[in-house]
Amino acid sequence: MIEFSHVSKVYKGVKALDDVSFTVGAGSVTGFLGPNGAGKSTAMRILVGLSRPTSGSATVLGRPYTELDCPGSQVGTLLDAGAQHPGRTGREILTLGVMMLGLPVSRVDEVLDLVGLTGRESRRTVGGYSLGMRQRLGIGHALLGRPKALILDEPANGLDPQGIQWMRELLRGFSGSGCSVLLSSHLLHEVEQVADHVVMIGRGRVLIQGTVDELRRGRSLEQTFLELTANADRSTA
Ligand SMILES: Nc1ncnc2c1ncn2[C@@H]1O[C@H](COP(=O)(O)OP(=O)(O)OP(=O)(O)O)[C@@H](O)[C@H]1O
Repeated sequence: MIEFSHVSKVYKGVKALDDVSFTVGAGSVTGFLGPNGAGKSTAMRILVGLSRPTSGSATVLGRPYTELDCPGSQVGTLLDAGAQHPGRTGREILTLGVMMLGLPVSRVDEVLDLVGLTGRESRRTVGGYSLGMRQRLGIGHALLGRPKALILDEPANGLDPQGIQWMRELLRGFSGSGCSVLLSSHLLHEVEQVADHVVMIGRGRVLIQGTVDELRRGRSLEQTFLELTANADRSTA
């Protein structure tokens, strides 16, 4: 379970989040949608303790992230696939991850297999990886500890159609075993395929939330999104 309760965040006069509340239940994949600058990354950073809310609280698995026992193995995060060290190989990055989490080194090969990186690719330095390969590595890193919650910022960026299909099945399997997944994306069609719930934000405020079917209102999620975000822009202009 992931929960945002009345979270606001102000950066030097810029209100990045304004009274945001929503929950991601166990077994749910929740798509977190909003135009550029809506506040998605800010919310995810607050959730994993990288930024403090100005007011309100965010919890994962019932507690603030930083108060969990070994949060890295209970919660998998991918906030910026480009943040991996370009001079390390994929295998080295995963090996450091298992050492930090106190897991057996055999977990590295299991995860490489899970995310579809070959042994040869795993021995190449990340600086030479495509964006899709970095995303796969980042998702693998998030999965090392067999977490009960996953927080993924734009994980489908750079994935080819096969990669997107793979990720969809991975997340469905993950949520099917009772885990909570919060997933931000600009790919509305993709979110429609994988998420059961959607939270849309604009200018830091929750515009609408509900099941994918509720939000479609007989149309595509994209139409609902464009209409709501245009209205949010008008009301704050
Ligand atoms: N460290 C910061 N200092 C000042 N303002 C910030 C900071 N981080 C984010 N903001 C502002 O907060 C607002 C929300 O930004 P955020 O990055 O959370 O949006 P986003 O929905 O993730 O956008 P995108 O889809 O473009 O990644 C923006 O107005 C942004 O300029």
